[in-house]
Amino acid sequence: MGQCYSSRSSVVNDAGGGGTGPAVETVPAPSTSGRQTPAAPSPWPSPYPAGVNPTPSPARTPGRRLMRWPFPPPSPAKPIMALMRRRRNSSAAEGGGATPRRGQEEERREREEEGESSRLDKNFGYPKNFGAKYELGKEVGRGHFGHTCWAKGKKGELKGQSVAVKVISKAKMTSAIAIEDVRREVKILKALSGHKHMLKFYDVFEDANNVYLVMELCEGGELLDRILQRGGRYMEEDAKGIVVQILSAVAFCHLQGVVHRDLKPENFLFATKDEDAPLKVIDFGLSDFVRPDQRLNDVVGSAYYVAPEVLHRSYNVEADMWSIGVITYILLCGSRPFWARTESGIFRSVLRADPNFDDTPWPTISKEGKDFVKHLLNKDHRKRMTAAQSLAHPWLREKNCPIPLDILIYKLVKSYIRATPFKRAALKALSKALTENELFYLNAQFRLLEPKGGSISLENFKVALMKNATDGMKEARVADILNMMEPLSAKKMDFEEFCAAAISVYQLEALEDWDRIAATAYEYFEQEGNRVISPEELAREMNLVPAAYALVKDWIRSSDGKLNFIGYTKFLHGVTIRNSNTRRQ
Ligand SMILES: Nc1ncnc2c1ncn2[C@@H]1O[C@H](COP(=O)(O)OP(=O)(O)OP(=O)(O)O)[C@@H](O)[C@H]1O
Ligand SMILES: [Ca+2]
Ligand SMILES: [Ca+2]
Repeated sequence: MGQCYSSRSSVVNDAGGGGTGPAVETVPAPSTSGRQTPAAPSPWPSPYPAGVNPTPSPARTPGRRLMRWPFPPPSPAKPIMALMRRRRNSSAAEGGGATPRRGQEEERREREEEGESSRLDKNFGYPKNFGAKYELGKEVGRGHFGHTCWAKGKKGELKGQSVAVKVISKAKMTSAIAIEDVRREVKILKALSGHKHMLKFYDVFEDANNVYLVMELCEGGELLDRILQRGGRYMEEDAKGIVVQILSAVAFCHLQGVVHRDLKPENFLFATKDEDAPLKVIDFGLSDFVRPDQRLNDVVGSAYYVAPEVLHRSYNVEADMWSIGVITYILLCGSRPFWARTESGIFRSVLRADPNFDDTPWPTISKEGKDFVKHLLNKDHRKRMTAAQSLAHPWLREKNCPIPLDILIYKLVKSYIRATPFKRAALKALSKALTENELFYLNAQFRLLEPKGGSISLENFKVALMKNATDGMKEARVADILNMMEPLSAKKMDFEEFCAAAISVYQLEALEDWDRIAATAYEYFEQEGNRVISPEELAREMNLVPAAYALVKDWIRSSDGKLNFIGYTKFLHGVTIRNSNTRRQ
């Protein structure tokens, strides 16, 4: 048991259909040993440790050989972490093209892994009677970690019903981390099941060889295939319909404290073959639970879609928003925003390059569409839109998709209620300068908190969160944030104050009309809020050490001792001066 019938004998190199233009990539077919060919030399300094010589990942989604791929082929869901680990382990044997030595090294490691693998406890405690309940049929898809088959329920509620079964081979679980990943994938699928854009989760089983995840069958194929069928890209109006669904799914995950970490067109499936079939997010194999204030550091994902802060090993759910930016860019123009022949080249591009918004078809794409993508592909994760904010963006506004509760609001309000009165005054002035666009989102969030008599209190934040809670949220300890919001229990907040509390200065700075917003805000601040302040006091307010007094002195007007315009914007933003001792510990 455990093997479903495959119409394909091997994994196909999806570069086989070729590409056009100079960006054509020749991807090596994956070998069973996983050995890689050396990368082409690059003029850029590598983001990897010395000796690390990355190559593009072998593509592996079958059946794409016949398609003409108008842009370079997609990256597989190769976990970057595994790649880096492999390279790090073999780096001693690398350099100067010492391929044979590297081969021996890899073989030795594989033997070690096999030894380690046999010592691992691969007993998950799942029921063992898969065969009694389901009949396995043909393969419908394949990935790195398993293959997915069609199956039919033999008894119970699912008798006669078609389902999908992801069969994950225990032989591929060569480390305790890999085993934990499968456990987590099951937990997440279970916890998030039920949302319109999530797969329904039915059952999980295991036997000596495999774990079997039984879930809703999606018969409409991958988003990637539909992009290809449409000649490489979507028309702008159709793209909106796709992006709205992606955002709805991802906003739900993020509110539950789940970061997907592998969002790409291969990981979205259409429920049926209909043109307007609902889209579902799949493959939580690299996903994790994350608290709102936590930073994750494991480097996983797919190269073309990975966010810069993931490569810097410090990230949260904003990393998924970057990937949605990449997907939207591809949907709209049919090219990848960050491309190179080698994986290290892709990473360098992700870290440094600005995507092209000038070439065809960008001139024909609406200003709002471009603005939307640019706000997701901001390299500073603090400036990126959240999923809920993206749904409120003018590009998607007419789609009338309900705006979901945004955990960012909780983070920002928590900081606001703990800020000094002077900082709160500065934020209040800023909130008065907001445009209709920003207010639209804030209004939606305020309504979700169900104000009574026009104001909200801690209770409103609690109730709204609990209303949306699944087991995922418990696991990610999302509600812990409410403890930090305790000062709000004795306080009421009206919409005006909520706006001051729930705005992110970083995000506003990313707006095209930030200069105007800041200038207007300063005028309000001058009328109400600006006061005489000494450099010492300002430095304290900004959490800076005495050595920074000289720096902040220039931000105070000599004429009346109040903040000047630059001082106001610096005060709002906070100061991050790297490699200096200006911040208090
Ligand atoms: N519920 C489903 N219904 C239909 N097909 C599915 C379903 N789940 C997965 N598939 C197919 O199987 C493929 C592999 O599934 P999945 O991405 O979960 O596996 P994986 O081994 O984690 O892949 P990867 O290499 O991308 O990490 C999908 O790309 C899709 O084509
Ligand atoms: Ca996948
Ligand atoms: Ca996966």
